[in-house]
Amino acid sequence: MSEAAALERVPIVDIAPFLGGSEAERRAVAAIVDRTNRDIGFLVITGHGFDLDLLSRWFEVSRRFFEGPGSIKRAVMPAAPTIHEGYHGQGLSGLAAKEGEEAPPDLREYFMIGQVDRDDPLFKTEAARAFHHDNLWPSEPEAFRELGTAYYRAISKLGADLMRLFALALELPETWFDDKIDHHFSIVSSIYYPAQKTPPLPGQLRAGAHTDYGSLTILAPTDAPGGLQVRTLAGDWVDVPYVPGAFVINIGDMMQRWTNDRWLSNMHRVVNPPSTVASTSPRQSVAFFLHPNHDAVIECIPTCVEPGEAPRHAPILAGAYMMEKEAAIATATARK
Ligand SMILES: O=C(O)CCC(=O)C(=O)O
Ligand SMILES: [Fe+2]
Repeated sequence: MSEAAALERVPIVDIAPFLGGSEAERRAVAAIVDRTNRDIGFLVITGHGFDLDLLSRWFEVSRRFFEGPGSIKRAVMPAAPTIHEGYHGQGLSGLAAKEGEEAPPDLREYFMIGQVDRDDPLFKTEAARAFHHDNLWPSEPEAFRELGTAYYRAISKLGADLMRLFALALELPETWFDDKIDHHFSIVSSIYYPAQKTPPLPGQLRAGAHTDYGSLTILAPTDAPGGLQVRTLAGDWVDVPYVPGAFVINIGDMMQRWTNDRWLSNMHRVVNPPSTVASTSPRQSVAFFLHPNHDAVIECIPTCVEPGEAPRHAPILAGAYMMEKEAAIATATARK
């Protein structure tokens, strides 16, 4: 942890000076990002230049899908539980199972989209196939596929910009991550938290406490009761502020490992709405989980270890790391 007291809330950072400012302005944003990622692992970004009209249309078409016929949703369920692409109804076990906790099912459903541009031969190798499945698209609403595809492309671009900001924050050449994310296996997850007509079970949340796995997550939240909370280093749960038009950025386990634990992949959860409004308060969010190339080596970044010190973690391929994590959850879930 840094010498100063650790952050107790999630900061709001305008990244416009990074995207279009002078060298000094860009470095100033990078310094804030380094501090934030060390202390709390979450930040809210404004000034990102993302097409907010696209975001609101994607929210709208997603809502119509989730509130639409169950038969349409079931028709796009993945063929195996290990496949991300497609519709996931309320599961048997919550996200907190990732942390080895007893976890009643999270009160949510979601639709996942994998890489939409897979013409490059790099996506067609034997090894790549395990991480890239065909996307499944529902027969309605009509614009779902078009908007989901457009959202995936646009948010991937912002993800690449943020990886450059991260590189700068880690005193690396700005393009350091570029060739590690040029055939990434990222996922867009459009998430729907239904209104709660019956009270949750004891310990049941909209999303149980967990960390994300990838390098970074870009979350578009909505302003509905029952939202996102993050755990401070002091152990308190604090609300992630909702700022209209802003994204929430957090780092995942791979980035923590890449940075030799300099940055924190932090625990977060989505709480239930207050019981007085629960029966009329659905919530939506859209997450983009930036998973690097499946064959990117996640090994201690040279600027993250003191000369003469040994890195804390052995090198591992991003894809193998993800498989390990997912196998661990499958085992934890099967034990229940
Ligand atoms: O919906 C949210 O606000 C957060 C969701 C989340 O943390 C996740 O899906 O990993
Ligand atoms: Fe998460």
